[in-house]
Amino acid sequence: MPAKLSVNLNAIAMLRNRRDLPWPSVEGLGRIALLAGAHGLTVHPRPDQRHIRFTDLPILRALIDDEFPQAEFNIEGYPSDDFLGLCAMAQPDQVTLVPDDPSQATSDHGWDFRKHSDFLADVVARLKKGGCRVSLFADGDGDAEAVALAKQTGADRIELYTGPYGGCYDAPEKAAAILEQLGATADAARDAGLGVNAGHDLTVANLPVLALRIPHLAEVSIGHGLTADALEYGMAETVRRFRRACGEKV
Ligand SMILES: CC(=O)[C@@H](O)[C@H](O)COP(=O)(O)O
Ligand SMILES: NCC(=O)COP(=O)(O)O
Repeated sequence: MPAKLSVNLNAIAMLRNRRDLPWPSVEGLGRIALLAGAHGLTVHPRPDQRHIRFTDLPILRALIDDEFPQAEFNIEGYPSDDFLGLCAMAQPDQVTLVPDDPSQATSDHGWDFRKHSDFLADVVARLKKGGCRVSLFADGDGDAEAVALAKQTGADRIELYTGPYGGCYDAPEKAAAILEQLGATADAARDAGLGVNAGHDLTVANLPVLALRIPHLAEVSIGHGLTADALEYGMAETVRRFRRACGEKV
């Protein structure tokens, strides 16, 4: 089965937050994504609300419930008390726990399962009691022992951190080596009984090879590259619309 696409709306929210205006609309772009067949929406609210605002969460939950009941809402973040409170309020279908420090510009590593397994086991139990699937952000370094520890926390899935793979867009040999490590981690997860998601810096260029190496990939969450493409492929029509608005016959 093909991997399901969950569209990450963080980049849209970041653009919206440049002004005190309601566009681009996080809800509106989320609706367009789901109408186009995306299987879900992902948000990664950070404590400073620099892109997704906490007030976005109930709106996106309602969008899915009211118009796209088959779709899933995935919330990602570090499991602080505030974050867990947001999850209790927004009732996501999946929570992806990420070991982010609030000062990080973006997510750049997975959990250290040797160090944090007790903490994660508590959080996973709490979230699962609330009825959602739990996924843990994991380095794709082929460490099967770490994957086994991830399984022991009670989590349902891991999400492979694909940033280093995405960063090799101009170094195919390096990308191939990283892909092999990601594949080995995904195989270990499958063998341990964990589902496998993936995300960070995935693009239409690097995704097909990843999906080929990991045929059991359940879900990919994509924001930055997808938003870049949406701008590029939507730019020509948008310029025509604005030329018309200027009075040109286009
Ligand atoms: C966990 C992960 O890789 C993504 O959630 C990523 O952190 C997206 O967030 P930004 O778009 O804010 O970088
Ligand atoms: N979980 C990864 C994600 O949601 C999107 O990351 P990116 O495509 O914005 O790098």
